[in-house]
Amino acid sequence: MIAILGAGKMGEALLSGVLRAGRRPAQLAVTVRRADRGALLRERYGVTVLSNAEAAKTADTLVIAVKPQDMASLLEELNPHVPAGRLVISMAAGIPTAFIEARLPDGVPVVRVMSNTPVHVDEAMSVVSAGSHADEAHLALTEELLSPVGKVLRIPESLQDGATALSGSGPAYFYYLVEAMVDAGILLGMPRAAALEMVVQSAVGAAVMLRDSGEHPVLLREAVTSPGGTTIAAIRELERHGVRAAVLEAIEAARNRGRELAEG
Ligand SMILES: NC(=O)C1=CN([C@@H]2O[C@H](COP(=O)(O)OP(=O)(O)OC[C@H]3O[C@@H](n4cnc5c(N)ncnc54)[C@H](O)[C@@H]3O)[C@@H](O)[C@H]2O)C=CC1
Ligand SMILES: O=C(O)[C@@H]1CCC=N1
Repeated sequence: MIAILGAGKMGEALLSGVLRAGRRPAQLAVTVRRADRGALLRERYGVTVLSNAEAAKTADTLVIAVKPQDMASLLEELNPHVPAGRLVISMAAGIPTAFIEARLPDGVPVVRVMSNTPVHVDEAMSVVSAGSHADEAHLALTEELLSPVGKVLRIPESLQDGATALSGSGPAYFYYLVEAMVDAGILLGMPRAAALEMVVQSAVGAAVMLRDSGEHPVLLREAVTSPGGTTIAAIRELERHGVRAAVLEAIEAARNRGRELAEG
């Protein structure tokens, strides 16, 4: 049995993804802080709602999906109940595997994962790293769990905070750009709904070309940018306003914030 501890936004998204992928509700359990949340998940997905202690005792795999700030207290609660042989998968930003290992019985294998919200549409990017007691089999089990909801990549744990900044938060940056582009459409006098449709379909088209054409993004952008044309006029303004430098600094700031999260 797989138990998702702290089934909030990410936990529920993963739960619904693994059910879509064909796992039976009887193989899944969740833990929650509020009873009404548990009732909703039970009704919506037919899964079992357990206490954290019950989940630790009965599930083979514990997927921890609480906020980083709630990690220490959850691990303290789990510690007396986690028998040897349980696999612990953490989805929390910024929490090193060593933080988890230090708060659980000796030798418990821990795999750290950073996924993102496109789990909802089976297009997640999940990156995984093994802690000091996790081996190939534990990584393979984690990949088996996550691959139905998107791509999975193994990375060294030293890159996890960077991946959190890049792909964990990544969808937010694209939504932010979409918002700004829709505002530009409003500025140019377009109805909001039409502007949104134009921008979203441009984003979808660009994303599919990025994924499927095999072309480098620079070549794809060059193909849009006609000599003396409209696109280069826009690019000049983006460069003048330092958008590329802002992106570099923003993502570095997200990485640095990730490093602070384990401090509480
Ligand atoms: N939202 C996002 O885009 C992403 C979030 N993450 C990570 O996923 C984790 C969860 O994030 P969200 O789902 O956004 O947060 P959330 O707040 O929606 O979900 C966390 C859930 O854990 C529950 N909880 C807290 N302490 C608990 C306890 N002791 N026992 C049982 N349940 C408990 C809360 O009631 C809440 O429902 C975080 O660690 C975050 O860093 C990772 C990638 C993307
Ligand atoms: O903002 C956050 O802390 C989480 C981690 C990655 C995406 N959302």
